[in-house]
Amino acid sequence: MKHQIETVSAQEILDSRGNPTIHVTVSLTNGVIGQAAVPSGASTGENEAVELRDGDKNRFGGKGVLKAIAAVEGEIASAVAGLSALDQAAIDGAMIALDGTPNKTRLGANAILGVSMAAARVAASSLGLPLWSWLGGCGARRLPMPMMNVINGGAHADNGLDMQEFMIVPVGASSFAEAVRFASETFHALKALLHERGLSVSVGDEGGFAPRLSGNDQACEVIVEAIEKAGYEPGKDIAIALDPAANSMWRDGHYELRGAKMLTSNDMTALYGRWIDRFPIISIEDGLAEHDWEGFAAHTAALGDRVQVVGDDLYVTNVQYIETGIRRKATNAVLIKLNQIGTVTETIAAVDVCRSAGWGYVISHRSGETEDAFIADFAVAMGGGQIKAGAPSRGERTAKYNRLMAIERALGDSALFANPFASRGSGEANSG
Ligand SMILES: O=C(O)[C@@H](CO)OP(=O)(O)O
Ligand SMILES: [Mg+2]
Repeated sequence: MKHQIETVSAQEILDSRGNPTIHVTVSLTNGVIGQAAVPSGASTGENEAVELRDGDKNRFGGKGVLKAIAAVEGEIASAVAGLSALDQAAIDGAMIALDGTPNKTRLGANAILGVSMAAARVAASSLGLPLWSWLGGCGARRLPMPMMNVINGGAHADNGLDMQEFMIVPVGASSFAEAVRFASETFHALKALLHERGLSVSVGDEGGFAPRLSGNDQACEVIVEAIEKAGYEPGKDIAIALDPAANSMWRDGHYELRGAKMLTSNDMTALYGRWIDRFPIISIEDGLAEHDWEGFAAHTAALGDRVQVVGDDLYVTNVQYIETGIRRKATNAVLIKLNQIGTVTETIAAVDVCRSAGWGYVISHRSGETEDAFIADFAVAMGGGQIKAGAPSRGERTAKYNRLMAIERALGDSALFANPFASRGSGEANSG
């Protein structure tokens, strides 16, 4: 068999928060190698697949990943050796069976995902194909609309903002490269505005600014000003997307916002409704907490025609929860993160469920990232037309955007860049 896996090895590297994570190398008997690095979240959903950490306080404060590495080089390597790298489902299935737990707690989702991603890479290389083309087939040609996080709060910064992510979405751009330029110019205009106001331009975990604003709505206000200052029209050229990550505000059935404000889920939905009236918001992710299924159904009934309602912690990229969400009309879109579920095959299955329901899906980074741009290729391969990968600054985020620009260039005239929100009335559809 020409593409047969021979060895699997792993090493500890650092992620963008300075914490250890796992880097995996898979080599084939034909001498081809593939590598991948695994990201790590901070605001995690309760049902995410489990990251295996050593717990040895004398190394990296307990966060080392030597146990995960031992799992990769021991049990996992033996289980996948001899399999064809082209059979992703067999490789992932073998690891799931070997782990034997529902949440990959025994071997670690970080160990399993590292091998899964490296296997996809080595398969592509062995075939002489770019990763997006191997995973997406010859029909893959759509570049995703980026959601770029320019103001960080919540668990990603210590500036007191309740809400985690305030993102810009260059809906009026006619190509991915132009979208990056729109966003970069707006990012710098925002920096200048914050600086003029004596606010901090230091950044949070995803590279967005982390100013001490007096309220969450002020983040939207200053972003609108930055869009205008950069010479763009809010809503038409550049819109706003939010990830409040409301799990972090959830206390005993209520949402606690700064100033000891306790809101019900209906209050939260009403608050977002007022913001949608005031600001060009097109997408809200995790506007409510993961246990608030009833709240989500009401939230989507109230706002779902006006904005994309995305579930992240609610679904953790798990087909079982996404199917529940579809039945309960909890949202109308899903955030997709490979390490929430732990294999490439299961992530593709989650995307398939979204597709068959006619739901949107957004391929996403984690707040702790590496230079690995796997999700850039993955977003093109999945064809859903949306990615969120942080600010248009800092290497671990720009690695994804730069890779997407390279893919767009490689696709040449075949590249398609369309505004996924056009049917909701924001911006015009573009192609070319
Ligand atoms: O909530 C999120 O969507 C993510 C990524 O932006 O954050 P984290 O990786 O910390 O879960
Ligand atoms: Mg989120």
